[in-house]
Amino acid sequence: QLGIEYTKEQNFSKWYQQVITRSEMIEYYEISGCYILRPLSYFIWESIQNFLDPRFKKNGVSNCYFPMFVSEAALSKEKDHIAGFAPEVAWVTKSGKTNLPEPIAIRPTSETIMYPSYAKWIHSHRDLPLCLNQWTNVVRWEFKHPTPFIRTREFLWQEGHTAHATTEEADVMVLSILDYYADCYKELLAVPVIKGRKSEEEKFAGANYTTTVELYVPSNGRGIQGATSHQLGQNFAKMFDVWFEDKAGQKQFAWQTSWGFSTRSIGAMIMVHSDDKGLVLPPRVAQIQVVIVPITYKDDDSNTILAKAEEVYNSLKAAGVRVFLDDRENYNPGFKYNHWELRGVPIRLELGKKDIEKGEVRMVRRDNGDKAQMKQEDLASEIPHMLNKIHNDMYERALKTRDEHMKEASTWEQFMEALNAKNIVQTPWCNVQECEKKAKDKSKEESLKIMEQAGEEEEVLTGSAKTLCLPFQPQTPLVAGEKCFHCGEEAKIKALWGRSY
Ligand SMILES: O=C1CCCN[C@@H]1CCCn1cnc2ccccc2c1=O
Repeated sequence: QLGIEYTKEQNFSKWYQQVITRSEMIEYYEISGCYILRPLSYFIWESIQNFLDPRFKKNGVSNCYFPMFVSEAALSKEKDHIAGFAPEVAWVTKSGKTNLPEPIAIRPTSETIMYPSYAKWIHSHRDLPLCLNQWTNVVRWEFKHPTPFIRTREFLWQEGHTAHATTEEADVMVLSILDYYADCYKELLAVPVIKGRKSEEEKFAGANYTTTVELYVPSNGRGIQGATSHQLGQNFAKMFDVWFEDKAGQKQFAWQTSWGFSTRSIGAMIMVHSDDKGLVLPPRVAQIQVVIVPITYKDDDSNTILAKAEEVYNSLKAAGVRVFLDDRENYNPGFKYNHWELRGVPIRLELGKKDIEKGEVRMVRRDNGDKAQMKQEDLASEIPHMLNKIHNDMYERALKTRDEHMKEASTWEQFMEALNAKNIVQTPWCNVQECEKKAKDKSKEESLKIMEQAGEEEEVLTGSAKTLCLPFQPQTPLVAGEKCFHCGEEAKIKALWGRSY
């Protein structure tokens, strides 16, 4: 029973690896970049599915399942979006000892798998909107250093793909899905996000525009893309001949969207909330929300204590709380405290002789360590409220930390200073793609210099800064006449920049 041997502050990547393995969320696997999702983390994925799926359905989306294989011809139909991704595509070339006549790709995403059928199914405006989603795994053979949940060669996600008669309808769909994603992070994972649009440089090449929810990781000051929702315009419709006859009998290309939310969200949630004692789970995704630890010693009357513990267990279970009674005899209370703290259980209830005599239990919060004596008869009503309070406090703390590390800069010097102090930075920006490319390169050079001087032992993932998004609600609005922080041209918009995963 080993605790966490690294601190989040001193060695973030080793700390993260130990938290996810010693809490029994992840097991390592023989194929690099692939990991086993054990029950504790799979429960979180199921909670995310149970949050998002009803919302998709309420929005007129139906679930379906398309094959995971796609021919080279179909995959390269959308040439320019594939171009950048081609090295990541995994191919099946043999069955047994026999070579396949044609190599078959394993889906990295399903546009090219689904849209030939969209073309077959859509002929009239009456066939629209067509709104399908699938909960699947996808494979992308990444070469960058893998990180469980965050960057893996196989991951779970949902991918929604809709077709509409008008661009306005597609816009509404894109933003309603983005709101579900933001709600999921806030209401389920207690993680604050920034909603915005991706720059031309960062958006999905096949889209007219990409919207995103961006998160902040305090430990290394990096941004993480939390989920994306794309307005594809008619780009894929023209490629895959997805057209319909409109009310006037005119042939029109459909307006499409696609959107995805993946198991990366679980890694981001761990990075934001967990601490040096291990996992800290937001109550709504904790498989065990309350653990009861009876404190019995040889001499005293442990039967009374265990009987009372059973009562508390039953009253919480009846109140719909996910509760566990740890009545293992072969471990002492202290061992059990560490065991459940490591696994992120939001509330521990300690039940000793004195507590019984006073009709109380000792309640201990995992997120902030607060302790309180509670009346046993109040538990069934108080604990659900306490779980909600824990959720809200976790969210507020993460929001405060994020806002403390979201700075503004109007010059390159201010920008780099803020960036190197583990901040994300909002700036007036010219919104020119070339300018972003140059700022990316320049920030990389400057951080390489710093790294050489500092001799960082922590491998810096990439030193370059890029736009995380163009926030829908920037911290402060653009002031007329403001100049781009990097190139000095007329600023057109506020951009949020950061180093990222
Ligand atoms: O984000 C989403 C949301 C879900 C549906 N797909 C879109 C766009 C995926 C962009 N993408 C991302 N990696 C890839 C990797 C290999 C081949 C193709 C791709 C690729 O098209």
